[in-house]
Amino acid sequence: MAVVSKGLEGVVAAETELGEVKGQEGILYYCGYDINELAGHVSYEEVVYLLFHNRLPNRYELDKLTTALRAERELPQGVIDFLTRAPKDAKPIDIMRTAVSMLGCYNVSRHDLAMSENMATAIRLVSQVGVIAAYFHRARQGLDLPPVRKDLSEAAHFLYLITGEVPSKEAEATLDVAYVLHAEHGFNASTFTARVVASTLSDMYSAISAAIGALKGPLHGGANEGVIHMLEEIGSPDKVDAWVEDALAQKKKIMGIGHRVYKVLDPRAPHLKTMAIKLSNELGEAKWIQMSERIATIMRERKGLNANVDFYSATVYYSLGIPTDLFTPIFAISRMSGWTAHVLEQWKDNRLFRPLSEYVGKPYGQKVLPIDER
Ligand SMILES: CC(=O)SCCNC(=O)CCNC(=O)[C@H](O)C(C)(C)COP(=O)(O)OP(=O)(O)OC[C@H]1O[C@@H](n2cnc3c(N)ncnc32)[C@H](O)[C@@H]1OP(=O)(O)O
Ligand SMILES: O=C([O-])CC(=O)C(=O)O
Repeated sequence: MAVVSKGLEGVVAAETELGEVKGQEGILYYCGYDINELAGHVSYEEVVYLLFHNRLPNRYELDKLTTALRAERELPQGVIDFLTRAPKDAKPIDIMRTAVSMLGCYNVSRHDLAMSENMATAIRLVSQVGVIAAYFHRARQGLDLPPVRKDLSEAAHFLYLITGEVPSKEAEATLDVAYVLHAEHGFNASTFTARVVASTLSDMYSAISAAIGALKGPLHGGANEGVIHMLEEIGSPDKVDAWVEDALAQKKKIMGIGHRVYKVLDPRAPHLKTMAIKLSNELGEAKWIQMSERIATIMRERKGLNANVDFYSATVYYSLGIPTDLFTPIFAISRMSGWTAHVLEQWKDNRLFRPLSEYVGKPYGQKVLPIDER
């Protein structure tokens, strides 16, 4: 019998220069930089550069990347038509997955193009994915689609498109830090999905559409939406203990808690928690953070499990006034930089991913009976 690693736990599937998740210590590095060194100190655009070039940019390089990102914001008319005609009750993450796939019909992407051309595709994806989510959000409300602007950062531009107003510096900075924190995380399920697709020498749009599909699941990026649904269902801080007890008795998963790799606190969670506390107090809605804190304490004490990145990001986005079904799309907007960087890395030194499985089905040698005798 072969040794089966269910869920590929503990399996090292390839090398990467991008992210390193130190699960026992609770440390996360992007290209050698501790996440605590990056969060609040560099912009999301600087992180995009870091992931694409394996070093932080100087001012000239950053300006060049920023200009390139802003120049690519306009979507093909066919994609805009799709966003305006799509069912208004569709999930934004499904719309995003479909629209990214459509982008692949307007642009050529191939593994064997020059690195600069594939990087241009990656930049286009990073630039356009936020516009896709925001335009659909406006279209489903029957609102106009304002032309894209070139004078706003990635974070500010997304907030501008969904609200129609240039955000405050504080809102922009909050979302920017959230983008920095979500950009990269090693061989998580969605990134691994992207790399598996890329390893067949398929194109970048196919790899990224598949990654979005993987991120959507509630065990992965979909958990941030699950956190708000849970908090809304609980309703008030005095009901947390009984609700969690009941959920655990029913063997339900508590959203935003636990992690395959981190055995201690996810290092991204304290940054999001600090922002969540500040924003929810400012809003006069401290109950969300009070409920979250109590859930985290119970889960730590009862199960030895800690909050992950999705736990407090939910309250951050909620406090920014962002609708719950845009939370996972926001994760995708940020992770687009990590996904595309991984596709580029995969193509630099490709080998097809093809693990084995242990056959546990019917005995070999089954005979085919004529259909009327089965
Ligand atoms: C960005 C991200 O993707 S971060 C993760 C986001 N996902 C979530 O927040 C969803 C909730 N969390 C989970 O489902 C899990 O912790 C995962 C999927 C993240 C990690 O899962 P795994 O490492 O595969 O752990 P697994 O699901 O096998 O759980 C191991 C044990 O811990 C328990 N457990 C793990 N997470 C939780 C949780 N959130 N709530 C309750 N119990 C949990 C399981 O019930 C199981 O208990 P058992 O051994 O008594 O059956
Ligand atoms: O690494 C994982 O398994 C999930 C995660 O935290 C992420 O993708 O950010």
